[in-house]
Amino acid sequence: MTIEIRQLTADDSGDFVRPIHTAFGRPLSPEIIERLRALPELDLRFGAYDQGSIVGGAGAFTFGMTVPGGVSVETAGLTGVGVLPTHRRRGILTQLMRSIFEESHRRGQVLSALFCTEPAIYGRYGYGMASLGGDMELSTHRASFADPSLPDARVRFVTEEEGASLFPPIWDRVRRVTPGMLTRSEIWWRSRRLNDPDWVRAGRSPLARVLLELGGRPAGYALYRITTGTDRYLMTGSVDIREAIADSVPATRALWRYLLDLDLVQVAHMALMPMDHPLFFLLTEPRAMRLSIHDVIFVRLLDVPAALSQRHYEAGPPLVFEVTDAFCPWNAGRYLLADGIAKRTDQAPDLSLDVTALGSAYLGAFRFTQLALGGRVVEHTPGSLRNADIVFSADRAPWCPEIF
Ligand SMILES: CC(=O)SCCNC(=O)CCNC(=O)[C@H](O)C(C)(C)COP(=O)(O)OP(=O)(O)OC[C@H]1O[C@@H](n2cnc3c(N)ncnc32)[C@H](O)[C@@H]1OP(=O)(O)O
Repeated sequence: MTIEIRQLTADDSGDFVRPIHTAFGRPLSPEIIERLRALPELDLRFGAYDQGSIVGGAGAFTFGMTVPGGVSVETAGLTGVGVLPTHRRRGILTQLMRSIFEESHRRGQVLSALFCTEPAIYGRYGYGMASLGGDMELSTHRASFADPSLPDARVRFVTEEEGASLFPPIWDRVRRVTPGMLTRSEIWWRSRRLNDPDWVRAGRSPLARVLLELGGRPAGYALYRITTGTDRYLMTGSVDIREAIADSVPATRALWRYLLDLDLVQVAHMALMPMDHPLFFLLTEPRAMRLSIHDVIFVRLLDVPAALSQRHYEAGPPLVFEVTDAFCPWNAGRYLLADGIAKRTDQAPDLSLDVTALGSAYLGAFRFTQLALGGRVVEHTPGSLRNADIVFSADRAPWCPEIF
């Protein structure tokens, strides 16, 4: 069997998504193909062909991802990975990953990130678990706030059109200070967040779009769906909060009070909440969130010194890292991190680790001490684990609120 790997264009979007849609058992409609074709972020697509027929696909969105310190680093967001069950375990994904990394590296992208179906797939390609998140199931009867006073806020429903102009500036204010958050084009906003055609709604309730204003200024927004239900005439509705973003502490309190006070709702669901979400301290009973924690985003440094040199570090002594990288051998070697810049060096290493562990530390979610406890980092110079923890610490937990 000879497999041909081809770089595809937007016009090949139908081919590109066929393998992943087959894996998920999802029908592929002309609307889905057109939506993918039009997304400017989706600018890298590869297909694997057997005798002219598509049997595998993988691509990448180009995003800016905020890293600690607030720089937005150009990132290849891996997506659409699928190989038909008729062709699995013959190395097709590995060929596709090589093509994607070579092209991303050629374009000067220093990071790649992904959400995955199964984490076991991606370690071999150098991705490390880079954030944790929680899925909430909060009984709104238990959602009292420690401080019940509320700012004088106004919440109003807005149209899709208004949302497209009012929500992105709020998102951008929060994105700039939150590691893991991604840039969005106008088309992304419209086709992936704000619109609500029947085929996206898929039998669920309509999407509510609300704007929160403080002192007449847009300060927060939420996207949610309500599901009502009854059990022997008792109302058992729920709210599924798709996105709730606010740009200050008062705006956060007011937005969450609104969402948790909705009538006919007993339970509030939200996925992918960051580990430092303000609700932990807004609520009198944080355990009522009944958060189930899981790995969220995975990060791969495509260019180790360039990626390391783009994030911010706290003050600390210089550190030498010895990095292994079986899949992208151009990264392997020793790096001196000093004054926020990483350069190749011959000095003896303070710490040794694989590029996957560096991906886990990069956004600040995991400390080197924790990685060492899990056997992912070796300390050669006593005290260097602790120094690395201090130097890599970040103010905010990484948060990527949307699966791509
Ligand atoms: C970012 C995203 O898009 S996430 C979506 C990922 N896609 C899916 O989960 C869809 C369903 N699965 C598939 O389509 C395929 O099974 C894929 C894409 C996961 C793997 O494709 P394949 O062509 O079979 O992978 P390939 O043959 O290149 O495997 C390479 C290695 O990964 C291993 N591997 C592949 N899939 C898995 C898996 N699901 N779990 C664990 N290991 C795996 C293989 O055993 C092989 O290991 P080896 O190098 O030690 O021999």
